[in-house]
Amino acid sequence: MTAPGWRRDLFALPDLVYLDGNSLGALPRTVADRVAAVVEDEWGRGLIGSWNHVPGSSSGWIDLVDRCARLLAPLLGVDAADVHVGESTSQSLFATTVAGARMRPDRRVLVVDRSTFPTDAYVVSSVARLLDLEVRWCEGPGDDGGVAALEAVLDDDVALVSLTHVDFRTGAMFDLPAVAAAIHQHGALAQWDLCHSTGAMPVDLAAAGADLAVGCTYKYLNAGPGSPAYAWVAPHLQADLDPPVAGWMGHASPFAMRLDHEPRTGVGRLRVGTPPVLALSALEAALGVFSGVTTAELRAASLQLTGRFLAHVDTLAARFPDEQVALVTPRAHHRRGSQVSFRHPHAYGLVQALIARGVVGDFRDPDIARFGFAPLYTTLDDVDRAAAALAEVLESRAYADPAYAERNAVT
Ligand SMILES: Cc1ncc(COP(=O)(O)O)c(C=O)c1O
Ligand SMILES: Nc1c(O)cccc1C(=O)C[C@H](N)C(=O)O
Repeated sequence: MTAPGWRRDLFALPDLVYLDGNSLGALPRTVADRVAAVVEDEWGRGLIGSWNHVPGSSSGWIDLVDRCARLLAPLLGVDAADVHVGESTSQSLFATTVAGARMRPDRRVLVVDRSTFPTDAYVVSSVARLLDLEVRWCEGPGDDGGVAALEAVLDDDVALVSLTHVDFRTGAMFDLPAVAAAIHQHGALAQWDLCHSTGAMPVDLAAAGADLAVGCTYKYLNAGPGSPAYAWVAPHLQADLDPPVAGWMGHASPFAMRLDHEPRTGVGRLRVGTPPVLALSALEAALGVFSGVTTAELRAASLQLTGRFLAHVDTLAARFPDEQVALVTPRAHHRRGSQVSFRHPHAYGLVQALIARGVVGDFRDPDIARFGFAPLYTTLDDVDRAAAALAEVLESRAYADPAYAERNAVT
């Protein structure tokens, strides 16, 4: 079995225990030089020619979207031709939600989970307002992976169900294929937000019967703050793909400069404007750390890490019963993503006290301490060091120190 953190040497990590890759992934060592080369050589010296080909390469910036799609596809269990890369997660989700709703014009309901990341709820609600549809809420994954939660809300008026695969607060995970099957039984489409999944586990979208998916690349894919998101549309749906915005890069012939819009075929219809070359270049470089890695290896390492930390949390909850440490992450392997979260009455101060001790997790309202485990660069020693620091913070009640308790961090 691959040891967790087996590719740590490919990352530029400071000397600390970094358990926040579920918010922002660590820096792969190749990214800085790649971005510098894009700026100095490709832009500075290649200038406009770099759109067609960069010095010493047979391809140019115009091919970046396809090159990044080819690197992402294996991590998604899909064909690269069905992947678009370039907008933010929220913008991608807006486009796929509108397009998905338009694929079921006779249906009036969009379903979203109460455990979703807020931007997903805002996006789905904005699409409902735009298309005069109804938003219906479903509960989160639960013990059965979410089938009962979906069955409670599905009917023949549901056009699209948009779910966040792994709960950003608790790490609870929907059973993607089982939930997709339940959604299809009612003739609706299954859309997934994979921000807390891809890069830490298999998602196998094609085999799982998903219809649409989006995800960010700045978490477990380590492409940097604000890096471009990806969107995926199942091949059998692409002929009916009608996104809300038709831009020139989504035109079959962008440089024909015609006023009539002839959309590209397939997922290329999701392209809108000029691709973010610097960010896509960083993404392409960052994805190099996954070369030769299988998603099964990622998952095995992730489960070792989260399982080890879960055991530590259980031990500390028993050792300090008055601290009211309450695990919120499912213990069952098939029910959890690559994070461990627990409640504590002073969770914000506890996280700040841990950061002061070189262990970086984060806090999420109302009272959750959250720790993300990136399989490629987090080690079991990191887990043990984090547990030792947590024990010290609980024993000393350092979380109550006004220096930690006052809420001033925003992320
Ligand atoms: C599940 C999920 N979806 C979406 C987002 C954010 O979307 P965007 O990249 O558009 O800010 C996040 C976190 O930022 C997230 O955790
Ligand atoms: N996207 C973020 C941002 O722009 C700033 C700070 C944090 C983030 C995050 O990724 C938050 C993250 N999605 C979460 O699960 O809380």
